[in-house]
Amino acid sequence: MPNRTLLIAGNWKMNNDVHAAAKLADELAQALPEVPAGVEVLVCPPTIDITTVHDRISAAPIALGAQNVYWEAKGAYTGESSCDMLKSAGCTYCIIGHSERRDYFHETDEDENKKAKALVAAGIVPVFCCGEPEEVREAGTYVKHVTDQVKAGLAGLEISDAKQLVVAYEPIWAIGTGKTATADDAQEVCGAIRETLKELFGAELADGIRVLYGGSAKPDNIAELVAKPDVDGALVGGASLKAEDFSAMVVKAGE
Ligand SMILES: O=C[C@H](O)COP(=O)(O)O
Repeated sequence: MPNRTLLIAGNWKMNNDVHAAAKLADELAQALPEVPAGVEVLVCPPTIDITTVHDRISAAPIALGAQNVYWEAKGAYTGESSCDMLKSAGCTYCIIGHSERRDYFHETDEDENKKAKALVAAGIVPVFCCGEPEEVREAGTYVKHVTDQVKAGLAGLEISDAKQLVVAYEPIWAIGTGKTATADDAQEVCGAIRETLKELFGAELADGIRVLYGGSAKPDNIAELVAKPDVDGALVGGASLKAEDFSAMVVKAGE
């Protein structure tokens, strides 16, 4: 099996004002003065907290990411942040295509495709999210639904190194619900995503691209998830807001 570094990524979503963000970042830096070999750690705070968190974690082995980006370089786009702005604030990753962006802000596959291309061009790693709603899971067409999202969102993306891209499979019915997909469910779809990545980028690159699972991942289930051959870590929502839980996940992933 290719030697992929696991990625445990925290998505703080719209939680934590600058004071709470500073406190959580300090707690994480204290809890994770080092991380286990073979594991990488990432936190993605709200945009307004990025600079604060950057300053607090800069001495710790914790990477910084954003939760959103706009693909244009600059100009009259009220409320948006460009790739260069994120980069100048210390971000090396950016989540795109999260189901909450797609559902609440009507983002399309085309939008995610533009974001992915702009991020890679700027040297920021997109964490491209995909996943099916409950009715698609029940209809049994979830693998096609997810792989179609991957094909549309990453079409024409040019990467020369597997480290330039991360994909996160997040079944929508498992997000914030406590209903975790089983490790076998996660492997089934993450494996299918890897096959799609092979079609898009070739086998060698696809073998090195990290494919994460997200959806009620927590200290109790992380070991089982990352034991699966195509699950290379987790995109963690709720459990990333408690330093104790998040750091426990990092440790357990490395065991
Ligand atoms: O981006 C993270 C996911 O949406 C998972 O959230 P959750 O761990 O709270 O279920």
